Amino acid sequence: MSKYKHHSRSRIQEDGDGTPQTINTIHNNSDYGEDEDNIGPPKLSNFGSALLARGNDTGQSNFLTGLQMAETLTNPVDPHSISHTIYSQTQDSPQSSLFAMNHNNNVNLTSRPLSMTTVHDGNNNNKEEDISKQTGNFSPSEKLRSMQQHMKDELTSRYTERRINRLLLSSNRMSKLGPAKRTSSLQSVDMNDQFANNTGNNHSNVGNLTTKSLSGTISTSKPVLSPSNTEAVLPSEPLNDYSNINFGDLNPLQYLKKHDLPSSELPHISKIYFEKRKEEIRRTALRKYSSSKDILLNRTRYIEENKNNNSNNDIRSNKTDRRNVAIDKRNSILVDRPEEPVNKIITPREHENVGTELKVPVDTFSIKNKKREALSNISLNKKEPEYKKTKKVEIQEPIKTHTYKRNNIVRVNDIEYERIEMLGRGGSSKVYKVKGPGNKVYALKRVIFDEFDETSVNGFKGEIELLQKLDMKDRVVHLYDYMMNQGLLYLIMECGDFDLSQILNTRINDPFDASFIRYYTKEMIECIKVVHDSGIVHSDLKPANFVVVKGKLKIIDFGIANAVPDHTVNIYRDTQIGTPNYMAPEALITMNYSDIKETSENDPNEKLPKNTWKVGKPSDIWSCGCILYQMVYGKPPYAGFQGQNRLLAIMNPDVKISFNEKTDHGKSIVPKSLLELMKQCLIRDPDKRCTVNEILGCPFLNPVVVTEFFIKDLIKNAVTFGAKQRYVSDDKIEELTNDVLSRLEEFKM
Ligand SMILES: Nc1ncnc2c1ncn2[C@@H]1O[C@H](COP(=O)(O)OP(=O)(O)OP(=O)(O)O)[C@@H](O)[C@H]1O
Repeated sequence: MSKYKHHSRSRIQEDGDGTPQTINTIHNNSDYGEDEDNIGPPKLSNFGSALLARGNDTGQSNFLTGLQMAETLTNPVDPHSISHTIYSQTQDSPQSSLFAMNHNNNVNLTSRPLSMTTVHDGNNNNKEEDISKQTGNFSPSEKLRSMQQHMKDELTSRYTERRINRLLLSSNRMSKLGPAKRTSSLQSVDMNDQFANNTGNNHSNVGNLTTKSLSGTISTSKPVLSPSNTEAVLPSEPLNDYSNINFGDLNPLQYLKKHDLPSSELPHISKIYFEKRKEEIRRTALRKYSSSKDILLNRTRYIEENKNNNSNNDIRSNKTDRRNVAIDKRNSILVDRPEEPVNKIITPREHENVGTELKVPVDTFSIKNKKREALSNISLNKKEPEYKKTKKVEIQEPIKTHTYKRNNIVRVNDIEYERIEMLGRGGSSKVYKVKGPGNKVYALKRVIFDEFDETSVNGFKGEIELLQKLDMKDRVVHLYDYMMNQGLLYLIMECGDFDLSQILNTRINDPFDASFIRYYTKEMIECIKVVHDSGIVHSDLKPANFVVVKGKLKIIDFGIANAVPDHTVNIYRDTQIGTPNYMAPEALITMNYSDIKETSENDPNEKLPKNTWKVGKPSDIWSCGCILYQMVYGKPPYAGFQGQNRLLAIMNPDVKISFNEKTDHGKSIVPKSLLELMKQCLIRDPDKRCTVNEILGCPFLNPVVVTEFFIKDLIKNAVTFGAKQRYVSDDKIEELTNDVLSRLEEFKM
């Protein structure tokens, strides 16, 4: 307390009707609030002010004796009582500002009667009261006043009692403790023990505190004030037996307030409260411990069994042993193991680390099963209380993901393929990206056909045969499996990333790029070469029938492809099929019987059907020329014609294809070598068209790269040559050109 240096001053003034009022004026360094929850001592009352003032002045104990407290606060508005009490107790402390004020104010303190219930110490004689008691002569007004005073005293004594106890408790508090620690502060004071310890030692400092209990009886108890640590201990005798108290959600203070108990009971109640809490915590911990102990026991037993079973495996069993004796101080749990003489410490995670051998112990299963049973026994149809009805959760049948998944599954020859996405669709087919065994990705082509239509059945069979024939070729999409069943054909193929038509579409607005055209033309011709070299005419080449597989262009769809008989160039069709934009004129123009004589295999007497179309390898070159044309100009040669007109234009030799030297609206110049290649591919006469080998060797696909140095050298040589020889024949120029080209070859540029 000495650290709270207060200079307090109490003045007792009279109000209008002559009743003296106590005014507190506190001057201290820190401003303490009235709220109990504030840190530090509570705001001082007149009693506190006096107390502190005295303590400071005398340098002795900061506390008044119990009697002083009681009498000061018993009737704070009764100057008579105060004056008597204070005066009598402060005879040897004249410096006290409070007492000085009392004296100086010179109030007529004897003008008012004393309370009948006012308690005095033995030295305090109230003559007037004694006389009245002795004579028993009370006037009616005196009786009334006495009754009033009695009631007032009754109330005041309750108030006083609380104030005293609160003050004592708060003085016991460490000033640094905040509200959250208040309970523990109280808890830490074991009132009975403190009292027992202090009564003997501190008698010299103990005064008699007389307080009035709620029941109205006067009880005298002994607060213990310790001079050394200024701890105050409250009376140890509880008013009631609180051992069976039920706190519910209340804390001791709330309980006290709710039941309107005196604050002197707080320590007793607190003690019971904390004892009960301790017991509760202990029980909860025990419950937790015993359940985890059960589980651990089960696990331990299992480990032991497991260890015995695997005794042949030395390394593992040793490992288990080592782990069992390992002690992890932080995570270990003491386990009683019935089969072992001593308690053993086993880490909680220990059993989980035994490895794949660990099976779940039977007991654990039974625990889980019991839980499941218990859950299943909960009736969902149980009648619910009214308030819950509105919130009723409807239990819905789960969506059958199984069925949904089955829709995505296709079985081809007992192998399941899961559909991922659609890659494209053709005239009669759909092609999907699917996931097969080992999560490998395939293209699944699903064709619906009329199983009674012999032509189509044969057509599909032909496609399968051709794909099988070309199976090992690097430029043809690989056929893994197929299944033909009840009008459905499934082909499981190598999956491409995208087809050439998609690539061209994405580049439709891009500027002319000779390198791009060169690269894809070469890729395309490589594919066609493979097919042609195998004696097959594809006869339906178009950008959509080339797919990029891992960066390489590959050819697909041999639906109308035909194997060309050996030693022949063309095949003859009785149907006009293909994609008009890319169809060669000969595939559209009906052949005459005489035209067919060219083939050595054909019997000249053979009767051919009326409409026959000749399709051969050059037809594929024409298609290839159309794709090349589309890459340069953005669309195939006859795309400007619509419908039937397109076919007529293709067939009509008078409808010439235009090869503009400039493209992109005149911005880019088409290399001559490229122009030349297109022209060679789109010659009407199939016999005059270039072959795949010629295309592969053409200047456009094999450009010559020269350096500046090479050109300078060339010019210099030409000038020198011209100076010597004015006339140069064509043969000489040819010779010189070949010489230059051969040198370029040497340079290998
Ligand atoms: N193996 C594959 N990898 C990636 N995509 C493919 C594959 N096979 C086909 N496709 C895609 O599916 C589309 C249609 O395939 P395909 O040309 O084989 O069907 P179609 O019925 O023969 O068509 P059409 O007869 O009209 O030419 C192709 O253009 C291509 O985009």
